[in-house]
Amino acid sequence: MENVLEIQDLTVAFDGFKAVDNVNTSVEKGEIHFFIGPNGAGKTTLLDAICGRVKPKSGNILFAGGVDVTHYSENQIVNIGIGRKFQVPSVFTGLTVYDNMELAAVKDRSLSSSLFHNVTSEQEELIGHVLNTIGLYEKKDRDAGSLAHGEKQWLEIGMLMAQQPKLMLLDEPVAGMGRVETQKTGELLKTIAKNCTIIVVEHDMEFVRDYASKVTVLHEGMVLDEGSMSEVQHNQKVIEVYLGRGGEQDA
Ligand SMILES: Nc1ncnc2c1ncn2[C@@H]1O[C@H](COP(=O)(O)OP(=O)(O)OP(=O)(O)O)[C@@H](O)[C@H]1O
Repeated sequence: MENVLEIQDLTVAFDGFKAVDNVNTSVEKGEIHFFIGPNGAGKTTLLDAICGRVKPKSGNILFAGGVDVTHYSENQIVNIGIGRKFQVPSVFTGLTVYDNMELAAVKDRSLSSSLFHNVTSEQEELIGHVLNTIGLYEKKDRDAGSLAHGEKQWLEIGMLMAQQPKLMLLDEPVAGMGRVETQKTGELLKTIAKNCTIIVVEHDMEFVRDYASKVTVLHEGMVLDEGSMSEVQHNQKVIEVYLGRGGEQDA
């Protein structure tokens, strides 16, 4: 299988403290690849390094067969096809669902130019398709602020989809969701994964079990284990540092 991302000898340090410590891993095209591990394991920092929010001390992050994104700015990384969703939804609550989608779909992302930019028929079609996929087509004229928590998360995922990335990074997408919403999110990720590889940081182990194609367990900035969920959950060290210590709960 083709790798969409290769992380090589990656170290990210804050004032000498290694939050990510010599990590090596790869992400295969079309996978839903989860990063799990206890609080402070370095999961979010790893996402931050992939999307250019922090610069590593050493190592490489090769995207789509060779581009080392550690030399790129955050904007350049978005433009080559890596989209990032943060833990807290950051939709524009004063705008309608449709306007949020329109802002995301228009490539020039400065607010004023996007708002006054007429979307092309192609973009309109894409927005309609994404709204259907995330289940919000019927609510397209509602203020995004009036949506339920789960719906806001789906809208934000939809806004990422509208940018048509090759790789999507999601930080705790089901935090605060009930079981039904969580399940719907999992099904949505499966649909998205047909065209776009997904990396997810998550503490909800039931969700990971149901939807992960591969899991990387991080601990103290290092890779502790890697494989399918059924493989890693039987690793004694993983049980000791995470799964057996309430890792099943949302942290
Ligand atoms: N900007 C920063 N400055 C200093 N230390 C940081 C910074 N960002 C993260 N850290 C530290 O790096 C370590 C890893 O943090 P990170 O947020 O990546 O962990 P995590 O695995 O995502 O944890 P959680 O599950 O709690 O979100 C922690 O000890 C954290 O305090």
